[in-house]
Amino acid sequence: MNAKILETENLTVTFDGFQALNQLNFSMDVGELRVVIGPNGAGKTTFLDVITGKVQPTKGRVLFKGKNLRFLKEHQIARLGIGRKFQTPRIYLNLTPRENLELASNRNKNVFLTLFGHPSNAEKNSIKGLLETIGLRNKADIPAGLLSHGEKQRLEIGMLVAQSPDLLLVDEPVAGLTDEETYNVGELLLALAQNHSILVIEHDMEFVRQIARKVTVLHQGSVLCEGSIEEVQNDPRVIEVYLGQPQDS
Ligand SMILES: Nc1ncnc2c1ncn2[C@@H]1O[C@H](COP(=O)(O)OP(=O)(O)OP(=O)(O)O)[C@@H](O)[C@H]1O
Repeated sequence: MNAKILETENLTVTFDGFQALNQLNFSMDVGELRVVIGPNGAGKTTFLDVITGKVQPTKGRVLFKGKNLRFLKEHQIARLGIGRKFQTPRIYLNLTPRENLELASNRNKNVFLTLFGHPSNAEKNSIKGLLETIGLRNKADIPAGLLSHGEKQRLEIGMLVAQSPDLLLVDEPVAGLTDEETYNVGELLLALAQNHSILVIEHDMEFVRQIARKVTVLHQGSVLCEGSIEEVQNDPRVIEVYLGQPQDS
């Protein structure tokens, strides 16, 4: 049996009597790339919020590599090895992609040291490799503000990887991207999945088909079903909850 990177047990989150998560039981293996989908309001963002400690569970628990995250603060959970990429890029637009990655790769350093300090050779090599992986080698030294939306998304995924988390949480990485940019982000996640555990939340079904191995469908705060993309797409329960639901909002 594979070791589990993430498990939730009867995870329940209640906001003013409304159950955003309802007895959610979930688990993923070390090294897995998992995609979580679900109609609007299914609880996907709340699920990530509770894993990262932004929201505390009302009931149940989250285990990261077997450790109960209850009562830990967001920064403590991040330090344990859970990194999150939000929907909107949060990069320094005046710095170059290389500088953004250097900053992310050593969070003990401040911006001043990153700009004027001397990164070690090992650090430089890993930044170089990362720039290659995210497809920004040719744009490594221009201000990040000049990058396209898709390039900014890839840079931020690179910044997440630079922090070396054990688990990457990626929230709707292709919202607002062109088809080509979406494809490129998908290829990047597939490349990273070779040596990372990644949990992706996404609405865009074309993108889900490109990257998904195992898909979890959330509905009303619980797991509705799990399986390959073909299995979940043909599941009558999934068809029913998606009927009449816009899938791209
Ligand atoms: N802080 C909050 N207070 C009250 N209700 C909330 C809060 N956060 C989320 N909710 C409600 O919980 C439910 C689940 O929300 P959540 O954002 O997790 O769903 P989602 O699956 O991410 O939806 P979407 O796909 O629209 O982003 C929604 O009905 C939402 O209105």
